[in-house]
Amino acid sequence: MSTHIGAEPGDIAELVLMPGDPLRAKWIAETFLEDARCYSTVRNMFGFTGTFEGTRVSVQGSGMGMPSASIYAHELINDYGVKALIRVGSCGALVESLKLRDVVAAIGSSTDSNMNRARFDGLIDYAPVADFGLLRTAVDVAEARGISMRVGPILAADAFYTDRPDLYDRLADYGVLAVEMESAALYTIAARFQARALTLLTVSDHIKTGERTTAQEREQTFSQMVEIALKTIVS
Ligand SMILES: O=P(O)(O)O[C@H]1O[C@H](CO)[C@@H](O)[C@H]1O
Ligand SMILES: O=c1cc[nH]c(=O)[nH]1
Repeated sequence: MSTHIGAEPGDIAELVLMPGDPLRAKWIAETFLEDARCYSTVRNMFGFTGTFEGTRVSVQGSGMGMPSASIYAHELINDYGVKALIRVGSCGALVESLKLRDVVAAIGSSTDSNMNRARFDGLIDYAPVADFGLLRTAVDVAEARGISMRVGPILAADAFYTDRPDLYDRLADYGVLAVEMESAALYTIAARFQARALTLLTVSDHIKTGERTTAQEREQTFSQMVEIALKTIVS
């Protein structure tokens, strides 16, 4: 096993879906994968491997925030040979044109995290971006299924509860669609270790209107996003 994942070599597929919520990982495995088997319960951060349309796929919870997601992305790639990761998360909409339950594909991720500033000695504002091939496939898959998916930049924030909502408005002025808490780290680590990564999100709450989904919905719905992610990662 690696430090935080209780799997043997070969237990984890090269293709991984990565929700923050470990119970969403369980729901995805039980709902969408054939012959799903749980390979790790360490810290209750569940991981499962099964097949989707005949291809081995794993689903691994990553926890909330970039320090946690970084650990899982790093170990999946470096200790288990994972080649492609699609985050399937929830997000808060920053723009009025997005509605609750809309699906978003993150082309790039701004962040207020200090992790990349430390990585580049504070000298470079590194721009974490999605893998172009995965993004292009996801767009094609969504179109073929008649699912409207917004593609654009997002914010990966360290804090869920912000003291600076004015900055969300300013980011929206610059085209930033939504806020979540992991994508910048996922894109950076995938780039660093030559893996492919994409972040797909479902709008779980709306920063402008105050509308929100329930915890149960965030765990067990969002099927359209998961279907796009699975079809994309096996293509
Ligand atoms: O639903 P998940 O994938 O956890 O994603 C979002 O939800 C959590 C906050 O509620 C953060 O992890 C954020 O990125
Ligand atoms: O990080 C997140 C996730 C969902 N909704 C938010 O407002 N922020």
